[in-house]
Amino acid sequence: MDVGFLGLGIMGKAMALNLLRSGFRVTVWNRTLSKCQGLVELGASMGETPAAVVSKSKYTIAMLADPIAALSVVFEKGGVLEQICEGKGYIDMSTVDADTSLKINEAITNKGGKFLEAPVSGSKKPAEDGQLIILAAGEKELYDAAIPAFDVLGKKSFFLGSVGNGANMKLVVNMVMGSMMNALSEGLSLAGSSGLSQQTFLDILDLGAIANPMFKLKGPAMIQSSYPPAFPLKHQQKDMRLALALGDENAVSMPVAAAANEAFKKARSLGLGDLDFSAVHEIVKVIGSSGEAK
Ligand SMILES: NC(=O)C1=CN([C@@H]2O[C@H](COP(=O)(O)OP(=O)(O)OC[C@H]3O[C@@H](n4cnc5c(N)ncnc54)[C@H](OP(=O)(O)O)[C@@H]3O)[C@@H](O)[C@H]2O)C=CC1
Ligand SMILES: O=CC(=O)O
Repeated sequence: MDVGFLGLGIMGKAMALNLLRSGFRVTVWNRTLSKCQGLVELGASMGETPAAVVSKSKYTIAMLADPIAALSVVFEKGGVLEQICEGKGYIDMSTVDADTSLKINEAITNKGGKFLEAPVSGSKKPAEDGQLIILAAGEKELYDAAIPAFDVLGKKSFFLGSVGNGANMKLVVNMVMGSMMNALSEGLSLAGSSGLSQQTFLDILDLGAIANPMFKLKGPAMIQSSYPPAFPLKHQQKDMRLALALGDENAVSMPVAAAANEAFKKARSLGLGDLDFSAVHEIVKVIGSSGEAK
């Protein structure tokens, strides 16, 4: 099957590679075109623009940074809209808000194409291992057609109904994740400041009711102040911002998420946006010691 892939960042590169390895004929595009080279060497074709990719592909998948990127790849010169038409599908797997997704849906369907939003839960390693959780919504026919690709990319896919539900579900999930990361950071800092072993604290967490893969994976690296980017902090802050906007719309009070968002914003302002989102720990450490990092 011919599949297009737009956006070869941390996630997109791993996902496009899995499709290629599984026998899909993949045409790739990335804003920084040089990043296509590695996949081209492994057998992918390259399109010079998103439109060129869509013209060659029955289905085109996008995995882009944020709403600005998702909109620009569709609407700008050389964008998806120039070539999308009846018989073609566009699947946006980026994490964006429902409004962004609805705008893209309207434009694609006005041209006769089919649209599916399909953000994913799971980070760099699940993307590499084809173990993502796919939160799809939109055109059911396109969802059914995309199942062979989703089976390569993920361990489970959900069809959540109309466009917007996938985006919103992803934001709710990541809002919880961002708050939990802040709680873990505070716990590590409090344990350390109280003279307790941070590793023993993690071991105890891991045996109890609040054990989870994220604490287990990120905790030991956080103790070492090591934050190689799997899920960039700037994207987690974007997700908190969009989730808080969803809370505003629905008059849902979310003081915990709002505080977490402030910590991620502070981390961004200190230049930590390209590190892993666990780098928010640096902020908690600073706050915890009255200005002096411990
Ligand atoms: N990393 C993770 O663990 C997860 C990420 N996500 C979500 O997936 C999406 C991608 O994440 P990730 O791969 O980590 O992000 P990266 O920052 O690694 O990659 C972002 C991609 O978006 C492209 N891009 C950025 N701005 C624009 C623009 N204005 N126009 C066109 N392309 C643009 C980048 O191109 P260029 O190379 O030229 O900069 C790059 O291909 C995000 O929405 C993120 O929230 C979801 C689940 C997990
Ligand atoms: O969006 C990030 C993730 O880990 O899921």
